[in-house]
Amino acid sequence: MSARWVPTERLFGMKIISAVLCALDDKGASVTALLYGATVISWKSPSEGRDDAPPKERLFVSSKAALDGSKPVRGGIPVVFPFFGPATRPEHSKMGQHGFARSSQWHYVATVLDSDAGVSVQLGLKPTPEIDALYAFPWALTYTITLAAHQLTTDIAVKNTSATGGASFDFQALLHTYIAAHAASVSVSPLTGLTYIDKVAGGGERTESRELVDVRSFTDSVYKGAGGRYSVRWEGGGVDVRANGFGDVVVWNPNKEAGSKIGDMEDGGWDKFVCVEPGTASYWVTLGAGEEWKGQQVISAL
Ligand SMILES: O=P(O)(O)OC[C@H]1O[C@@H](O)[C@H](O)[C@@H](O)[C@@H]1O
Repeated sequence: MSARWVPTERLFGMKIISAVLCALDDKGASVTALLYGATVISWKSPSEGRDDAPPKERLFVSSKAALDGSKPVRGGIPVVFPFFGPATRPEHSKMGQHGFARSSQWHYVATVLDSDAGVSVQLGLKPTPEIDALYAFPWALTYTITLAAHQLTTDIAVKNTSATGGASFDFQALLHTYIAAHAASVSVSPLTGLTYIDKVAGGGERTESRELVDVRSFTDSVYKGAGGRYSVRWEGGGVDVRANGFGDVVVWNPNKEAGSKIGDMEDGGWDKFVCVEPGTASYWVTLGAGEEWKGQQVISAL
């Protein structure tokens, strides 16, 4: 068990900015997160009940992803805040898609757990003059990354830091998790019966009739009122995802159709992942003065 810094080391053959590495040395599990965007860029874990087998990388990161803080990472777990997708409200109009959290430099707060059961580190982000120029609200973010033998948990807390009587604000938050998977055989369930926004078809709403949702064609679906427990399976592997506090889940895979137009997506990268993204994507959370909101994702390696 340990949490340690890996400043400007080379990972994936690329020079990265400050990162924090947590490892459960005796179990072979590890997680690496950049301070840039608080982006988890690697999670290695043995399969449950297979501790004798070597740990596997569970997240996809494009070999063309920038890991030097010049742009959001194409892969891992980018943190989306204060809005999902392109800006639709005037107060977000100065920011790029998915907001500033994934492209800001966070700071290390504390190691809140370091035991045989797991390692947990907390990162924080607060307003800076640069962010204030884009988004002037009294917000603060805390992101907690917890590694256990077969599990990765990421918790996001959004706080309204204004005193009683101060301003409230609306936000959306989402964990844009790129699960390393054999996309051609991926299924995500249970989503049957849920209403989803089909962004590929222009944003109309549909009802999901499939028991197992695949991503064999370009998929960009926002499932509303999702249950918070998802089985993600593919030939030879799978993960279980539990989400708390997030009322939606987005399933995204650009396929060749859209993936080949993404500059930092490696060729064929779309065959290697499925994004399952717990979030508040179709609705806004309003946070009054002094209030706090929390969202959590727990991913178990099978
Ligand atoms: O290219 P970005 O900004 O990282 O976004 C990737 C995708 O993120 C998904 O969450 C969205 O639903 C998609 O519409 C979007 O294309």
